[in-house]
Amino acid sequence: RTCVLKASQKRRPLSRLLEQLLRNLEKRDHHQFFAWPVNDNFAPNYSNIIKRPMDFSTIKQKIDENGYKSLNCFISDFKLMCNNAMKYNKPGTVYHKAARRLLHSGLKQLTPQKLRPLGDMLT
Ligand SMILES: COc1ccc(Br)cc1-c1nc(N)nc2[nH]cnc12
Repeated sequence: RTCVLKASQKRRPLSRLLEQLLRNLEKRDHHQFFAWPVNDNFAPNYSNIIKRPMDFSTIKQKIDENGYKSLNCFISDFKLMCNNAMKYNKPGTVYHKAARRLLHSGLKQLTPQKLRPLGDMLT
């Protein structure tokens, strides 16, 4: 009888790490502002102002497609997502404040100190 690994164990170590980090970041988005792409109907002229839109669902899809070659590429997309919101929305708005908070609290989870224990799993 062939031993069928659980789906999660078949995933590449990097994908498993990124999925775990993504879950950790998503739970900090209390208002779900970052769960889905920003829609121009909600945010007038968004696609003209923001050249590279990014959101958690797009990051998730990229993980599933092994689109991230490194942790740094994943972190860049997370920063891009937050910076887009701080570019399009004026300081003082709920979206600008949510993005700034998410960026800072999220990056604290992505420091070498926090990642080293997880990194050992990768080697
Ligand atoms: C998906 O975006 C939203 C969803 C629901 C609601 Br309410 C607002 C947004 C949203 N609105 C604006 N102006 N800027 C953003 N940056 C990231 N999210 C947003």
